[in-house]
Amino acid sequence: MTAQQPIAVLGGGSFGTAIANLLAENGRSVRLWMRDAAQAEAMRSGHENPRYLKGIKILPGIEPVTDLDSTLADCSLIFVALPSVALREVLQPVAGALAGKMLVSTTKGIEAHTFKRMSQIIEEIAPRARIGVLSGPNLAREVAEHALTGTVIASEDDDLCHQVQAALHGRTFRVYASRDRFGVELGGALKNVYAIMSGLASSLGMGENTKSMLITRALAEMTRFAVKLGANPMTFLGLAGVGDLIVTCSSPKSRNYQVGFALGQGLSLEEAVSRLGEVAEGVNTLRVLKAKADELQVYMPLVKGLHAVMFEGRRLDQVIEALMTGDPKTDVDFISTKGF
Ligand SMILES: NC(=O)c1ccc[n+]([C@@H]2O[C@H](COP(=O)([O-])OP(=O)(O)OC[C@H]3O[C@@H](n4cnc5c(N)ncnc54)[C@H](O)[C@@H]3O)[C@@H](O)[C@H]2O)c1
Ligand SMILES: O=P(O)(O)OC[C@H](O)CO
Repeated sequence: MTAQQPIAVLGGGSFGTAIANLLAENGRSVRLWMRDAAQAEAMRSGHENPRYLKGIKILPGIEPVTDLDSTLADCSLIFVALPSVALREVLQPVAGALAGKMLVSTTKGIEAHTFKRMSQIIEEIAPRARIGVLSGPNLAREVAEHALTGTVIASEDDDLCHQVQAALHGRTFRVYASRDRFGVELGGALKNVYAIMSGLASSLGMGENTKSMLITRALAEMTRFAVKLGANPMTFLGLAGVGDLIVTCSSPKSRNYQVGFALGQGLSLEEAVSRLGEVAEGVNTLRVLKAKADELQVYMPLVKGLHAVMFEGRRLDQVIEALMTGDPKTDVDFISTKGF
């Protein structure tokens, strides 16, 4: 990759726009690809993404585009910021153009029915691509407003990690490298489920003790699940694990948290999602995670309880009662303590 080569960002939503701005701030020219020509034109003329990131100025180095073929032909570093339901549909038809490219997924979801992670899908579509995952506590609006932020680029490909660090590192955005793509990607997807739960707890006026218990037991539960799949539990102690869990479970800016909050106010799931008007990956992740946990027989009482409330018509007070009166358990049971 030469210094002059543009970088592609696929997806004109809030995170794609925030990443594009970071790249442009670092002097890179950016092709921000979106499917909607009217949106691209609105962004070109108004220098803003009014639907997804209102009030944030889009820098001149960013060109909103709709021609995917030429975007891929011109760029070798490509950030994928599409919702999980759209990733396969967008990339499959251009599979031939992805060989040898560096594809970095920022998508925090899991495919329905297959339980595939997004970078696995990319690998399947483009076996000769170089693949990475960017994940961490990265609320798009805060990134765009220059809140001091850390993230993780995870890949077995060290050169890819270095190139992403060089492209994104800035005065307000620090990029840490990891070789654990699996754990980093799993952490980013799983935490969305617990953010829905935290939003729900918050809307019901639950106390700070309760919120802290929820987040900590969520970490235990998601780590237990990941370990069962063969992940390294240490990754869950990093930015892409506990870091992202904390921000998404604590912030009303999180869309997953907002869905939970709306449910607690009495909205139906359909009403909550439609009022949001943006992606809340945790809704689908909850469905596939519950099915996978049942299949693997992993103990996940929070997932089971939230699934019962959201999809099985159970009353929240009954679920809370069952959670609180369940058999006593051990605190940190998900990391081997052999040798301590
Ligand atoms: N927003 C954040 O704070 C944030 C931070 C980190 C990661 N992410 C992840 O990034 C992914 C994208 O989220 P977002 O926040 O940018 O979503 P968003 O709801 O803000 O925007 C989604 C974008 O995808 C586009 N889109 C939807 N279906 C499409 C299709 N079939 N083809 C092409 N484009 C399509 C929409 O038009 C829109 O531009 C999600 O997986 C999310 O979890 C989001
Ligand atoms: O707004 P959410 O809930 O999709 O969360 C955004 C990011 O994943 C936070 O790191």
